[in-house]
Amino acid sequence: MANLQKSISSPQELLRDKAWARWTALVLLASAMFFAYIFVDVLSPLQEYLQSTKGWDPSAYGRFAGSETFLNVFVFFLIFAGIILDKMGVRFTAILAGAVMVAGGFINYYALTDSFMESGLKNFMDDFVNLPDTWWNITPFYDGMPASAKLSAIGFMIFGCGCEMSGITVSRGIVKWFEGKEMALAMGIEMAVARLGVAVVFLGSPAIATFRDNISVSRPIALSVLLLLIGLIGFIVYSFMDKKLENEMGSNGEVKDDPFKISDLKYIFSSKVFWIVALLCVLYYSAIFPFQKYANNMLQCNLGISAEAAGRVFFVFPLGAAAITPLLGNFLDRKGKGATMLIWGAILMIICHLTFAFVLPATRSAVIAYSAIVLLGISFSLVPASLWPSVPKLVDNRLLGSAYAVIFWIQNIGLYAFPMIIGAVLAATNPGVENAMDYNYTVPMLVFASLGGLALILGIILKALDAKKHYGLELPNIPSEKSLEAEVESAEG
Ligand SMILES: NCCCC[C@H](N)C(=O)NCC(=O)O
Repeated sequence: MANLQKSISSPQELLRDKAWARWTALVLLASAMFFAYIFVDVLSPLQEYLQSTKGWDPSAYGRFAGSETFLNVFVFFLIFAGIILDKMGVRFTAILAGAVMVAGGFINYYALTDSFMESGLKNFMDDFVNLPDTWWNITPFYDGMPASAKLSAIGFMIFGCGCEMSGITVSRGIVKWFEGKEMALAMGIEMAVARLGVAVVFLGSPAIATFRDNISVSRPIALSVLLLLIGLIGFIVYSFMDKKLENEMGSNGEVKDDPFKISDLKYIFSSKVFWIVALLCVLYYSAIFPFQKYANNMLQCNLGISAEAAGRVFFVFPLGAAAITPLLGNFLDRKGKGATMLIWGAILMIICHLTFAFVLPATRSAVIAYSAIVLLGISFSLVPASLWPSVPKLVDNRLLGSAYAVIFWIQNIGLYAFPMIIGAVLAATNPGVENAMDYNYTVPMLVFASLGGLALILGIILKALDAKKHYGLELPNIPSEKSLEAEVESAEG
């Protein structure tokens, strides 16, 4: 009775009201994303060793790299992931996503071991998983692809389902714990921690692969599967906290943002501004994540350095992005200029990719390489920090959940296609090149620069449309005291 009286007279303090509890929840969720992003790029600095030890030429590597998003794009797994999250909640979906990542990661690891090379499964892959290597074959497999690359692609596409599912689940989890509190900061930190995972990979993966001068591409991937397992354990621990919070909150425990609805598609697809943002997103990200898959080898070829040395140059890119993204998020919250930030992000990206295409091969200068990579890191902070928070200003609140799901799906099409396109372009523009240190990357870099050019045009159109239709893209998210006073004054007449 005393308890009942207490709960009526003063609102009950929930677990999420305790700072230690919500920041612990963030640590558990962000750690899983950190380990996931480590796995995404664990093989990216090892292109040279994959070619020399496993026979993966640029086409095989490109098909493998694109396979991550195959099921998300063609089997609509990303959309199903959204529906599972809505129906089953954060706890179940997080554990499922973590388990799917571990399963996919383990298959990818097994494909690169000696045991696989001696197994019947390898012969099966060689004999039966074959499709013609022509333009209409959009699968990650083709006749003549090394069996290890085929099985790796299967593992990576399963992992990719878990990874995108984790991405949307972690965002929902952060909303659940931080709504009405430090939500933007928590999201910025989560994204920065994920970028740190990529930085760790570019430093650590080549060092682990060449440990004691004994080259093994399966060694770093074994370690990253172990990290995925720790991430899964983190999700399980998180689920106990989530359950406790939900019990405290009663039936209102699950924070529901708008779920994906097929019927929403007609409103979304008929919006001109939605298409501008979705295309800008796919063009920009297609010149970033697929570029990461080739960046190490591009630096090796242009600077004549080892995979380890190239990793040490490239690691400043995700590190810089991790450091600057939360600051730019804060700038956007207070000062605005979202559309301008998108335009500058695209301009910086074009400058960097053109530098990699023409200036770096001509000068072979490490200073120029570092400078371009730092600029690209700034670009990769400007665009994510302004793009994602701009969506709610452009799309009706009711359609927001569906809009994000569709933007991710369209983005995944680019993330699927461009690693393969770049692999094919690299192979076609370097006929007869046997050594993975001898590729000329000018044409692939021009493809990435063109994507930046198209993103820039869309950024300019978006800014013009914003000036005409007053979406508020250039306005701050947190109104200043002055503007609040002005609003109060005008309301009072
Ligand atoms: N699997 C790695 C790519 C994740 C893409 C994800 N849909 C996304 O856009 N995340 C936001 C970001 O800026 O990383």
